Amino acid sequence: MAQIGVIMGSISDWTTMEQTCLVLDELELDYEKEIISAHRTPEDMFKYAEEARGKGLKVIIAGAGGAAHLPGMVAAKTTLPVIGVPVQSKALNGIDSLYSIVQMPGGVPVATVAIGTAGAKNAGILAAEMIGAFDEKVAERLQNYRNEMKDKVEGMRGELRDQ
Ligand SMILES: Nc1c(C(=O)O)ncn1[C@@H]1O[C@H](COP(=O)(O)O)[C@@H](O)[C@H]1O
Repeated sequence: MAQIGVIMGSISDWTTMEQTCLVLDELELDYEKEIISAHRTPEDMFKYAEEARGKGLKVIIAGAGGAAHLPGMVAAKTTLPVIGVPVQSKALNGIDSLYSIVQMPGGVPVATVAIGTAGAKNAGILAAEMIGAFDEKVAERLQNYRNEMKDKVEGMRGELRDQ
């Protein structure tokens, strides 16, 4: 059963949000993915947020670009933690997305990651860490993920020495 909901405002966000899904796959976490827009499908957005906890989700990751109201509006309708991913927009390079997501009023937080693919990847890891706080098996997989990163840096050091 899905513990994480990955939603995005448009199919054009998928190249970014795919990074979230790839890391969730790597960490063997169950998730569902859907396109939902606060602007274009407001009723669906409210329904999704209202039903999220009841269907077993523990965290929602919401990616959107431009006037990125989706993460904040979902956060307004659920007490599940919401992680916002600012998608890099064409006109303003994602600064608009970042500011729209991060500047929430007090009382309704959205945990905001960096703009673009690195942020999307971190959103997946952050969601895993939230679940891993209560699930030792997930925490163990996260530790292995960290160890693999460390090994990669060791490899880079060797590579640099050979230059
Ligand atoms: N920011 C939002 C919301 C929302 O916040 O509800 N719905 C769609 N969008 C964003 O519009 C951008 C352009 O969308 P299109 O490529 O479909 O025109 C996307 O980055 C999407 O996340």
